[in-house]
Amino acid sequence: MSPATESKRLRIAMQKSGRLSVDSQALFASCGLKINLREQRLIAHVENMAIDILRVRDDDIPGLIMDGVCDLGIVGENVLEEESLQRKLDNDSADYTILKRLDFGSCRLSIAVPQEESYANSSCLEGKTIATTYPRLLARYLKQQGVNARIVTLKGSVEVAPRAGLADAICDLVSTGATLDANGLKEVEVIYRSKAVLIQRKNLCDDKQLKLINKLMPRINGVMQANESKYIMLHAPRTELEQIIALLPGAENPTILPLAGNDNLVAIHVVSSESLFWETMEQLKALGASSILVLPIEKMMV
Ligand SMILES: Nc1ncnc2c1ncn2[C@@H]1O[C@H](COP(=O)(O)OP(=O)(O)OP(=O)(O)O)[C@@H](O)[C@H]1O
Ligand SMILES: O=P(O)(O)OC[C@H]1O[C@H](OP(=O)(O)OP(=O)(O)O)[C@H](O)[C@@H]1O
Ligand SMILES: [Mg+2]
Repeated sequence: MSPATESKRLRIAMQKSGRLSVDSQALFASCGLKINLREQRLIAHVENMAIDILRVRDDDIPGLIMDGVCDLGIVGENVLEEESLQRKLDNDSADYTILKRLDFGSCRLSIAVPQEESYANSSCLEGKTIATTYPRLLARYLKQQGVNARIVTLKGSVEVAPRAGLADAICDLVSTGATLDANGLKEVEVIYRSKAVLIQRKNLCDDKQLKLINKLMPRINGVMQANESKYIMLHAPRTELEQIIALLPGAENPTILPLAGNDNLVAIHVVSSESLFWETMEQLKALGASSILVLPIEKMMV
């Protein structure tokens, strides 16, 4: 294949290994991409589409998009925003378009202090030293709050900084809070909420590549919609139909089918925008519903 043809392949950057890699890979697979992934390979060919997947450190993804090296990328908003702020300070290009906010990589960037410390509000951080991997996001927050604090930038293991005497507080990513707990810290301020996002480089104008993106986007939307939806089936007494339908989330147009050999019951099928809570299932049962099934949906195109 000539280099010119090769350059038309769409280049997508994803995290090689870490919190976003499994979900990113699963999303591509659900969208029908057959990726030839071999553990050590940094560039993986998609067999059935003109796409190459670049597997890199997540920190490098915003830069690869902003410099036009890759066309699409999946990265946490926290890393994206930090890189944007840094590049704006350095007068470097920081252009990109967010195509989709994804349904994974949900976390928050928070300030935490030792558990035994009393903390009332952000003014308690005045004059303190705060360790973080996100100095620009932290500096922006401190400026907004009118707080003067010293920022120490660490690449990792931020949570040990207070115990190691490196800092009074930290600013790091939190999801369940287990890591903070394990390190004797408590979350006191949430400064940024993040999810994984699909981003595109600016000025992408190759026709084939744009067509490919236009093909991928409905698939991504379909996968995400399917993840959020459930297919609900149940049998219901005809006499209680109205009440039962009212209990089903998002059941404006349910399918109602007769049951062979039973005039008292009907089958209800509905695609619901959310799952059914156990409490709702118990209420349905109390109204005479039976054979209640809640099924996952793999793909959707509406
Ligand atoms: N506990 C968490 N729960 C959910 N998402 C998270 C969590 N921690 C981080 N993330 C999201 O996943 C991204 C990648 O996190 P990860 O810890 O894998 O990064 P990393 O150690 O910097 O990896 P890399 O080796 O690629 O640089 C984060 O930037 C954030 O957007
Ligand atoms: O609130 P929690 O659920 O405990 O999650 C928070 C931790 O998760 C991330 O690290 P990760 O486990 O990805 O490891 P890393 O520090 O090596 O990136 C993040 O940097 C925190 O340390
Ligand atoms: Mg990283």
